[in-house]
Amino acid sequence: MSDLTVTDVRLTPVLIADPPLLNVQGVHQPYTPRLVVEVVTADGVTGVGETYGDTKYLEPARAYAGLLPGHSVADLNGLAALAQRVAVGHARVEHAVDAAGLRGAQTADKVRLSVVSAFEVACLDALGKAYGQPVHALLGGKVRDHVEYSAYLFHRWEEHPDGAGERDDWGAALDPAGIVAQARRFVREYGFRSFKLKGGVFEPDREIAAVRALAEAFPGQPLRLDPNGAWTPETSLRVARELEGVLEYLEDPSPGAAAMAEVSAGTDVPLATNMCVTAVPEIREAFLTDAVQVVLSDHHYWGGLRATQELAAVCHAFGVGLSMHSNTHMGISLAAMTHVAATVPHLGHSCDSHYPWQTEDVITRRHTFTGGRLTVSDAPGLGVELDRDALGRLHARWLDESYAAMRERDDAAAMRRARGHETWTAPGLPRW
Ligand SMILES: O=C([O-])C(=O)C[C@H](O)[C@@H](O)C(=O)[O-]
Ligand SMILES: [Mg+2]
Repeated sequence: MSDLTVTDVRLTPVLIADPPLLNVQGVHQPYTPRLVVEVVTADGVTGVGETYGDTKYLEPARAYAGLLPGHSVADLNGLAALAQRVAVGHARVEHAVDAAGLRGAQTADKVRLSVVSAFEVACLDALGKAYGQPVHALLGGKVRDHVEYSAYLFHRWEEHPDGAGERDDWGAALDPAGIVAQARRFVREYGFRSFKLKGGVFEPDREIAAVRALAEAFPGQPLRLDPNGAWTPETSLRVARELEGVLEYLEDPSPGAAAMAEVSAGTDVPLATNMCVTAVPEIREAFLTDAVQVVLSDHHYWGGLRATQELAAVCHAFGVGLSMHSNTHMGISLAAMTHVAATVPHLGHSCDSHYPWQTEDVITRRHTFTGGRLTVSDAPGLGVELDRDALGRLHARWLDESYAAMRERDDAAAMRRARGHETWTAPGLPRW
């Protein structure tokens, strides 16, 4: 029997390249902070996890890391309780809206759950390696061998202002033709069979036109539009009328459960969310008012993979569909997402992933999408291996003072750095 006691915890904040992808808040900055968590057991088994790297997560993660030694990686139920002993800088979170993720009002508990999520994944990875079992087996076993993902389309600039960051060859996409061209490349290179367009960037008619152009280019294939709460219920209903029969679902057209319920009452287009159902206390109102028909789970929000399974069960009980949300992330999180998605029986929609936009990673072998799907790994743990050189390089960037402004993700600040947008502030929602 191996000794599963945690004897060491390593936290490594990194900055990873991110293209100039546009959203309602602004634009992705050239580099985004992520945090890599390693837990080491008495027997020398190391498990890895990944979460947000901004200071408001990093500080409680450091405190949490101090509490973990002596804890068994098998005591997964004890992880959330441990988090209650961690202080979260209230000034940083209460009533503030997350500058990047748009996950509704921030609370200390949401921050704690995002921290715990990485430690839970790291514990599961270590436990799986110690037992010789894949993470999906520890979660009860996979119900599918492949997990389907959708192409995550963004309006974007060709490059960051003043040539900052890493260049790529995707080119600009600022109109329907550009979005269709981007989608075609996603299909060519990854085989995706469904598409999500990040909206809330341009006035609604321009985004309706982009969705129509996608429908024409990819007849019968599932399409989603997500303006991150940029529209009033009235605008949302107009868009829903125009795109009825075209959209698989409309994601967070209006901000908050009450506005979503108002939209939902006036349309048959299913509404999805990763903004108004992001933590347990938010479920009741949204489900009882039929505000949403699909929840985008996200283990970084809910506190880990087992909490994601619990969310899936609640959604099933209420007849609410399940999909999966993603934010800028690396391969550790994609592995975790794939393991949990493999275990959820009622996953009726392909999952989101930003991963194709992320060219930098800390794992030795990047995940490859085939036919828009990832094969579920049966290797022990998550089935990924840390690339220590890459981790060191991306951490060195994080340490480098000339990148200090990137240590907090702030899409509005990134927008202000662009010519012509110097006075930009993230618009109040709804915007249109
Ligand atoms: O589905 C979503 O709402 C997201 O992925 C939120 C993200 O912050 C996305 O808007 C982004 O990264 O620009
Ligand atoms: Mg969304």
